[in-house]
Amino acid sequence: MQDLSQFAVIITAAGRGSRMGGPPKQWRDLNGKSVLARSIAAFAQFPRIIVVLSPDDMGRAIDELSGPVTLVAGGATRSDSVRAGLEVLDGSGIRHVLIHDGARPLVSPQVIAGVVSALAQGADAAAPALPVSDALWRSEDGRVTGLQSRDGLFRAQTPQGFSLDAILAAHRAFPEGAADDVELARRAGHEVVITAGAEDNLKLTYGPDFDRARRILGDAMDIRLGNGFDVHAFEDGDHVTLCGVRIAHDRTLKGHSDADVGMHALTDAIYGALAEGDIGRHFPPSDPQWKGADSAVFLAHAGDLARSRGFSIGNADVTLICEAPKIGPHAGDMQSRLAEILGIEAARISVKATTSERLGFTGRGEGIAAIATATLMKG
Ligand SMILES: Nc1ccn([C@@H]2O[C@H](COP(=O)(O)OP(=O)(O)OP(=O)(O)O)[C@@H](O)[C@H]2O)c(=O)n1
Ligand SMILES: C[C@](O)(CO)[C@H](O)COP(=O)(O)O
Repeated sequence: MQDLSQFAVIITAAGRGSRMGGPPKQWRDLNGKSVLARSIAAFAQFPRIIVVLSPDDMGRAIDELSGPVTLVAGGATRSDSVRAGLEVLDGSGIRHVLIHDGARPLVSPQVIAGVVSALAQGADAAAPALPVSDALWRSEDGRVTGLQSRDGLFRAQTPQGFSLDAILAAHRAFPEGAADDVELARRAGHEVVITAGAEDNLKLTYGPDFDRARRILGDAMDIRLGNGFDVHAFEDGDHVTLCGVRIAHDRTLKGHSDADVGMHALTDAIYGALAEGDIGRHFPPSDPQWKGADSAVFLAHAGDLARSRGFSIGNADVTLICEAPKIGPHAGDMQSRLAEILGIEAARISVKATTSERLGFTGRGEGIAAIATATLMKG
């Protein structure tokens, strides 16, 4: 990957989606994540991301968008919105800027890399496009009246990349704007290099585009399921730690770490979904540094490993099996703590408990068992 320290990204998302109709398309759900969140995530490796929004959407953006993005109020046209984003970068020392439609959530790393690489090699401007492959007709009143040559015709996409100084000067020189930034750069006399576009990098413009995007994501979706099971025996003590919550009890759980049986089962479920073995592989019990360790370290590691592989945690379900202590009064705190460690909403985590009807080792009060399931999603 190129050095991106000199790059910023502007994501335009201030439009109202009038051709699509209904609520603004960038805020709609696309297979479990908003269109805009997907567009932003595609540029996660860039150090500076500016998201241009309608002033009406600022409140929801603060609630719904995560990560280090700068929110800027856009204008009445796409060009006005881009200009607002560019003005924020003036004097920032940034050299190159990529300008991307928030309504193109399926842009691939390859398409982005093509633009970055053209700029890094010295181009003032570069943008992805696809050659027109269908025959082109002229028509009148629903009848074909002639053939239009497709030679040299391309379908424009984003991100469109520029030297920051060049595109800011072009916007200032032509405040009337244009359909896209390539047109303004050309008007200002810059040559624009065409890089490889992709069919999947569609702009959501009309209703059926959503169906197509869902199909593309469905094909690319990678869903993993993992399970985990753990048992710890009781020994003399005055508390147990379960799913990160300390509960006063007349026994404690025996273990090399803090013996948090619920968190261990969940950690193993995530490792299992990644085909990454279990806690013992990542944190060997023979290693003295994990003696008495807070099991949050293990769970956070499993969550980070999933994220580094491009997965998000869809949901997790933990069941604690014991006669005592009573779990119900603490289940909400456990849910919040697990969600906090994994960096996901609490609504994606369930913690529940059951007894084993006084049967077996849990029934005799010799220890606590836990089972957990986790789903991971990519795409
Ligand atoms: N005043 C505007 C208009 C558009 N955009 C953004 O520019 C991108 C491409 O525009 P388009 O598909 O035309 O979006 P809309 O303007 O929302 O759609 P429509 O033209 O159908 O109203 C979108 O991400 C849109 O949010 C913007 O930031 N500010
Ligand atoms: C920038 C763009 O996506 C290039 O294809 C396009 O110009 C955006 O708006 P449009 O109104 O749908 O042309």
